[in-house]
Amino acid sequence: MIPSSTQEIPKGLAAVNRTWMKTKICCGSVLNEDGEVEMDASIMNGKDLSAGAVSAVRCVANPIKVARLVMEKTPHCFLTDQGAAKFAAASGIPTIPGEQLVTERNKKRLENEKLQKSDYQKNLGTVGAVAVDCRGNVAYATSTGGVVNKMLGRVGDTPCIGSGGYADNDIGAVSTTGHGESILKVNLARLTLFHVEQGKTLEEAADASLGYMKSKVKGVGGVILVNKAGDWAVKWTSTSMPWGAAKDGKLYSGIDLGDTSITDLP
Ligand SMILES: NC(=O)C[C@H](N)C(=O)O
Repeated sequence: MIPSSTQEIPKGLAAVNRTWMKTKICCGSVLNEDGEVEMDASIMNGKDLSAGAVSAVRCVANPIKVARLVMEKTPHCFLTDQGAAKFAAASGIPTIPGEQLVTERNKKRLENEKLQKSDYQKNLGTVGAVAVDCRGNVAYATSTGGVVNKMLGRVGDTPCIGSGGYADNDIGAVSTTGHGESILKVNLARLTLFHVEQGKTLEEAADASLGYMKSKVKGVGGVILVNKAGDWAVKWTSTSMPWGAAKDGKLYSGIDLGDTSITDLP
């Protein structure tokens, strides 16, 4: 399942845009106050709670790959900035020029944000996934450039296990998107799973945790979640959230409330 608040993805994505996904490399991230890309990512395996995360990563195409290597190849859970960069290079992850991640569209968004002409909810850019395999193992991965015009060195929720996502085979897996500072304050991913542990359905749990975040800190966002039985839910309180889900030969997708479309998987 894939949620994304990235505006790089054209409307109609998930189901309809598998072609787009095949043909267009979705590249770039939102820019920080210096016009540069700094990315955060995290990943977790619900089988044994192994987890890996990176923050303030520059000059790599896919920070989630570095997060996965942190999980698989180090005794740690979280590397940041220069340490993450050194580890990525030593692990064979190619370094690319930072400018390659800067798109015209994101330059414009930064310009607008600096002029205070932008819509906050359109200034986010995150991709997340949750999955369950045939043995009931669940996992999540979340990756982001954060928020437009963020301070240099700002770390959001995405790389923080329990906020940007969580996975535990006994409960389920969650990936989150939205206002990072709000998500951090309520540990949105783990909070959602707490509600599942208390007996709520996935949808009820998502509503409860997103509702709590809105009422406590006025934060908006979205969550996608699965459990080991293969049930899934997608919920958001932001204006829209492009998402897609594949199950039993069907592809479900949507962006705005109430616009779910269902097609056959090839
Ligand atoms: N689009 C997003 O989800 C942004 C991310 N949660 C952050 O604040 O860094």
